[in-house]
Amino acid sequence: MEVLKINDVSKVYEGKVAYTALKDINLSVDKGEFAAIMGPSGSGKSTLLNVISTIDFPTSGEVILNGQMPHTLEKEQLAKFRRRELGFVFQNFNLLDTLTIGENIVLPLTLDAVPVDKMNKRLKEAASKLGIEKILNKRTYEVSGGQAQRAAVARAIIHSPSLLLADEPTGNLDSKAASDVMELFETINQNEQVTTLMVTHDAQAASYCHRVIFIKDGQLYNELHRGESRKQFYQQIIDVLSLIGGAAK
Ligand SMILES: Nc1ncnc2c1ncn2[C@@H]1O[C@H](COP(=O)(O)OP(=O)(O)OP(=O)(O)O)[C@@H](O)[C@H]1O
Repeated sequence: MEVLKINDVSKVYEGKVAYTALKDINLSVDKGEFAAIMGPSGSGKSTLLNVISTIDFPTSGEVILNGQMPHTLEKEQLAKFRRRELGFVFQNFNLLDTLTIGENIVLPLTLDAVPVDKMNKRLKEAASKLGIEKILNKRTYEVSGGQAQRAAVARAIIHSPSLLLADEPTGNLDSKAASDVMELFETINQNEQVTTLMVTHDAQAASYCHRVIFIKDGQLYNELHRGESRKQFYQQIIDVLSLIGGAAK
């Protein structure tokens, strides 16, 4: 079953000179898939992620997410759709310093006015999945980097989103921390069947995915599917990047 379907999506940035950032993109992501989008700088990755996350609108074409077309919704409905159907993990994890870890994690539920007892139940479940039950009352500056990452992932999945989106989740991390985060995504994807789509420059990070979609100059270039070996997949990713000029790591 498809969670995300993109039909002929193009995005033109209007300006003194109009710029076509995405051209006729067709893409679908199945339920439970773990996929990455890669491509050289300026190839349109962020534009595509912004269109999928409904932060931006396509100039033409359709985005169908969990059977709905979010870009056709009114502003309030769209905000609700985004809160309910999508989870986000950002490069710097974006936890709020004024809240405890627990308060950060339940934020998507708070915004959606979920009753407190239900919220606490969900918090317990998410915290136990990610092994962070003991730090829920701590502040963000009292926990380790790894714990903060786990909290950010817990927040992104607490409302069981249809699609988890991650933007350069390993961008600011050293290679050990980066593999920890990717293992976390892998576990969440396997155990909870959370459909995950991330944008990354990092071939090591991408090698944890089932599929890597490459874009170049706003168009789909090709895609790779992972076989048995992650090492081999990593090498295949590096090979494509060296052809199209993505920053290899
Ligand atoms: N708001 C905007 N107005 C005009 N042009 C834009 C705008 N945003 C992005 N672009 C252009 O669209 C192209 C694609 O940008 P995008 O940010 O999607 O690339 P990217 O693949 O995410 O790059 P990077 O890896 O460097 O983050 C670039 O050439 C960029 O200059």
